[in-house]
Amino acid sequence: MNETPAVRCTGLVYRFGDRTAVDHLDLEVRPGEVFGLLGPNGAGKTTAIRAITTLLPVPAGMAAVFGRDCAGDRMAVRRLLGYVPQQLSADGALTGRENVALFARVFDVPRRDRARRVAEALADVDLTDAADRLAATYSGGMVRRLELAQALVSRPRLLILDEPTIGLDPIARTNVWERIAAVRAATGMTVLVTTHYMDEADQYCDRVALMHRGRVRALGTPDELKDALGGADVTLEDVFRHHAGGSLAGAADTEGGTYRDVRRTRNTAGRVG
Ligand SMILES: Nc1ncnc2c1ncn2[C@@H]1O[C@H](COP(=O)(O)OP(=O)(O)OP(=O)(O)O)[C@@H](O)[C@H]1O
Repeated sequence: MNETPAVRCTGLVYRFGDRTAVDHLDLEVRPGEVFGLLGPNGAGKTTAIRAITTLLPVPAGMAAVFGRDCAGDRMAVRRLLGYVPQQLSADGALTGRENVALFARVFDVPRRDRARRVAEALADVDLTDAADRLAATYSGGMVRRLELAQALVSRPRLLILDEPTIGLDPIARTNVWERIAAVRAATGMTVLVTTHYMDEADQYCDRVALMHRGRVRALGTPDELKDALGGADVTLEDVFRHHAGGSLAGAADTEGGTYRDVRRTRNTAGRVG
């Protein structure tokens, strides 16, 4: 394929002191695909994503978005991106519409288009009826969809979502994924998503990378990865266990996870749940 990749990382390294969070990561996300970055707490997913979004520097190796260098051409990269972080990014004291309008201003949506684009983004995530209520009154699933609208209002070519369904009940999770799928089908945008939930990755991602200790251990479509392991009833979790040498649930205890990882995950789940 000769198309410029939506994301390309080559030999990306990021260290926090003596802890290597991202360890010579090579990764390529194709234009238009939904790409899942999977792995346990502490695998390095968020750190890699923060380098791609230009929120962290790229001290070693290379990261690029649609051919724009994440270190050298940060503003150009930011203009191509929508980002939904793990941490809460909506303000409970504002209405849904005000929250999205704020992002429209920050991301330079032309003034004359703003009201329409805000309304469209809210409609895209099924929040039209609740648009003029304070976000503080929203359920966890609605907050997540509002954050999605905030990221979509600038019409990004690449949408990056860090654990978009953490702390949500199954119905709210399905709603979030269905909204993402619908926007992607309508616009052709590329989606890069991190998740711990293998079942969601299996269902909604075109390709996945299993990340463990800062590196990609396996890459392919969910079916390719399961088929490669052989046997009926193989799940993505089995694939992960095979490549990472431990279960997803146990990996945070025995591998890279730390108190900080757990605290952050729970804080996030508590706020949006
Ligand atoms: N600000 C920081 N200071 C120190 N260490 C950090 C910091 N951020 C991440 N780390 C460490 O880097 C490693 C990778 O963390 P990262 O958050 O990228 O993993 P993750 O796969 O996104 O995990 P999670 O699923 O919890 O989001 C972990 O060992 C973590 O403890």
